[in-house]
Amino acid sequence: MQGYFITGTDTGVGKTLTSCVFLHALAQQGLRVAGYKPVASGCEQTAEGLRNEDALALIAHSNVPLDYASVNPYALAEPIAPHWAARLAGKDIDLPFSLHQAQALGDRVDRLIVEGAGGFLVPLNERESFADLAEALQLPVILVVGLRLGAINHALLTAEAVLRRGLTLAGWVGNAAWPEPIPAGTIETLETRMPAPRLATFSHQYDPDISNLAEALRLDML
Ligand SMILES: Nc1ncnc2c1ncn2[C@@H]1O[C@H](COP(=O)(O)OP(=O)(O)OP(=O)(O)O)[C@@H](O)[C@H]1O
Ligand SMILES: C[C@H](N)[C@H](N)CCCCCC(=O)O
Ligand SMILES: [Mg+2]
Repeated sequence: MQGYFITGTDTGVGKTLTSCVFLHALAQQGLRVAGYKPVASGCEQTAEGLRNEDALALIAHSNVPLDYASVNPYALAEPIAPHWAARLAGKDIDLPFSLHQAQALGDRVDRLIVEGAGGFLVPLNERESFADLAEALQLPVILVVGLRLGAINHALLTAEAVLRRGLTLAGWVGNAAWPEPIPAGTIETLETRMPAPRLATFSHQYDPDISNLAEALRLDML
């Protein structure tokens, strides 16, 4: 299986946006691509069952036919930490099952884009976290850095956690998820201290255009 595990410095920093940009950019290279959201907390009840907007966005930017459950096997109603949302739903998130589903999807495509939930150490269940899933997947990690004050510390902590597990930090993406100006020195400092290349910087946009953003993504640096 080839692909990337997309993590972030926090929830709401632009992991889904960046995952869609990766899917688009890789598809433009003629590759078969699929997104995978193993666990989604915060779902709408629909006639077809619980649906999460991240998983639906990943499906929309994939270029192979995908059924919802294969992209998002754990769809949890509550918009809270996934292990707690699972507990409230009377479910237990099983890492080997999540891994097996990833492999099944990964076998169908050239690149699988796996989006975590929240940051790298967010728990999956009472024992394990998304970091354990990333480790089991053995995919290179991309870190999405939400460009606000505090990002330097969050980014460096996450990079350290990724490397400590023996995983490859393939690159990072700076994303201005909020309308406030990017604090002076944030990008420059991360440029010198992050142990991986910056693949893109996305400015804050009224209505982000995935294909425009994909043009700015330096896949050649991976
Ligand atoms: N560069 C940007 N310009 C404008 N809006 C943005 C930008 N990046 C992200 N957003 C918006 O910010 C919100 C959070 O982004 P996104 O959903 O990608 O975060 P996330 O890291 O995937 O969050 P989660 O942890 O919930 O999965 C979304 O509404 C998204 O459209
Ligand atoms: C609901 C939200 N949008 C995400 N899907 C889950 C974020 C979990 C964060 C947990 C934490 O670090 O406190
Ligand atoms: Mg998301």
